[in-house]
Amino acid sequence: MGIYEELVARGLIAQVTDEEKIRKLINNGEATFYIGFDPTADSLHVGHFMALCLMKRLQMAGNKPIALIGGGTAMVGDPSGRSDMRQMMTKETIQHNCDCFKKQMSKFIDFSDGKALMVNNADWLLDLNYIELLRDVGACFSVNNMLRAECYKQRMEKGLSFLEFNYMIMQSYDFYELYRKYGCNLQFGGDDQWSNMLGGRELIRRKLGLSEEDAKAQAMTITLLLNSEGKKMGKTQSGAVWLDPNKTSPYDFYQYWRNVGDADVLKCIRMLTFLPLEQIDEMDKWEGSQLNQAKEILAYELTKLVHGEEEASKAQESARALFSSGNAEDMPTAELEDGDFKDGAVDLISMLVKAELVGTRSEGRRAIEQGGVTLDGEKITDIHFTLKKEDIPEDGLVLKRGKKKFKKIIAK
Ligand SMILES: N[C@@H](Cc1ccc(O)cc1)C(=O)O
Repeated sequence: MGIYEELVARGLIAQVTDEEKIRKLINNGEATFYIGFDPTADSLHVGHFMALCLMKRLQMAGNKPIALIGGGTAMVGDPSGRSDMRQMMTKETIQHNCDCFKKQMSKFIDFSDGKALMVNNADWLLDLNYIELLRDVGACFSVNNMLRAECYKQRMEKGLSFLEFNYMIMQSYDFYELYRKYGCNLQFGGDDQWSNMLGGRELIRRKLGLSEEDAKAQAMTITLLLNSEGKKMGKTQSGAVWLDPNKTSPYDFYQYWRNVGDADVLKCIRMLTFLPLEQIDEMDKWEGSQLNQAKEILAYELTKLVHGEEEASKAQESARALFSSGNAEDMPTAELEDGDFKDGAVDLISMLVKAELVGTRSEGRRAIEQGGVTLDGEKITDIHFTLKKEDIPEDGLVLKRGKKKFKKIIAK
């Protein structure tokens, strides 16, 4: 089985430009491929992680990766698939985020000895001259086609600024630049990037004066990771699941995956881990309590990839300790009564006091601010966090303070 077939079997590929050409390229290790990451935050998240894993898989099959950091494109902001305009970021923020991305990426991908390249499109985009660019590449784009692009669909009614409309041109220019500089012949990215990637492929084709059949640059998109309810995975009530351990602790990261739904666990293992497919096919037959074992494998494997083996084992031990005490009959319980709810909701500090995990409200506030409080494995740092009565499941929620103190919270 070649790497292309493996990617298909793992359910990773959404769309491709020319299947036969891409199959040949990547199975023979002949691709120099790139993926771009706009530095929109100070940490990578689970979506980026999927892309980095794909980069690694292709690298392991002998292809050459280029990781592009979008220090230039982040100045514009990608409108693809978004319903509103992003807030414009300052140059300082973009620079800071670029530095964070670079550090994190080097942990996943081996950039030593030219095995992979890291580039920043600020190095060429920021120097472009408007009139020259218009003459050079502007003539290759049809506004009529651009307006029909899938990625702007959501914006045709709400409005699309001229700033954002230019994003596709910038990303297309990147592909052209990397093609010229490094012979980059394949771009991949999330499925929402399809139009931007086709823009680049078309630009290269036109600049080289080739027919559609002879196009040199290919594009391929990765399947979005959706749960069985069709919702994007990698998000919690309090936001994204980050790869930076200071933003999402290894324990919380572990718990996120330990708690995926029964219907999603095998799909996640297939798409996200490097376990061999034969082993995963075996697990496909698992059911009942074996699914919990599968969830542990998923959580452990991913935590190991992101935070290392030691952190993964630690997270697994803490989770097991909590789980076994959670299962035992003698799990300490705190019952909330009607009087504890104001307008149908209870605040986190009151819960901590009621559960006797803290002595006073101010101790509760401090514990939350210091990041020591979790609710069902999810860290909560907002002292104003409240929970509606109907959101407390019948079998309760585990409220935890620090490593060792916890209680099951039940609503009467
Ligand atoms: N537009 C991509 C990032 C990107 C930036 C520049 C590129 O050349 C390619 C991709 C995203 O938002 O995810």
